[in-house]
Amino acid sequence: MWELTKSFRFEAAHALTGTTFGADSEEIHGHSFRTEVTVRGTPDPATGMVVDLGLLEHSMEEVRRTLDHKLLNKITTLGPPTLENLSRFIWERLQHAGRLTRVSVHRDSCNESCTYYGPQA
Ligand SMILES: Nc1nc2c(c(=O)[nH]1)N=C([C@H](O)[C@H](O)COP(=O)(O)OP(=O)(O)OP(=O)(O)O)CN2
Ligand SMILES: [Zn+2]
Repeated sequence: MWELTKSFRFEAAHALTGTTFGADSEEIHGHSFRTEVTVRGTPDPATGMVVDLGLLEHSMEEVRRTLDHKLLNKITTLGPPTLENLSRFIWERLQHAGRLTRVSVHRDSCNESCTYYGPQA
């Protein structure tokens, strides 16, 4: 079994209520996010690939464009713009790209990250 991981970055704004971080979190402000997407499988003997990283990149670029330089609160299908919801949102948009193992969203400036392993069976 092999796992293949590819990353992308995006910059986005959000406002988050109900945290202990207080008033500053409730104002619209920006973060840099780094996302790691991991797919699992066995390489096709003919190609030597679990999945063509170019195809994965194409799908990741589509989801990156929906998030980069956006106000996350305006994306209604995201819900409250937390790391948890971002990782689920990205997973749902990349399901077709391969056998996903996990999607991790990192907010390095805050030393925070969240990993989604898909819906529970
Ligand atoms: N379970 C979660 N809890 C919290 C989340 C989350 O996504 N899931 N997010 C937050 C805050 O948004 C996060 O901690 C960042 O805080 P914020 O005030 O937005 O950022 P800083 O000013 O501290 O960060 P800089 O990027 O360094 O300016 C809280 N809880
Ligand atoms: Zn924030």
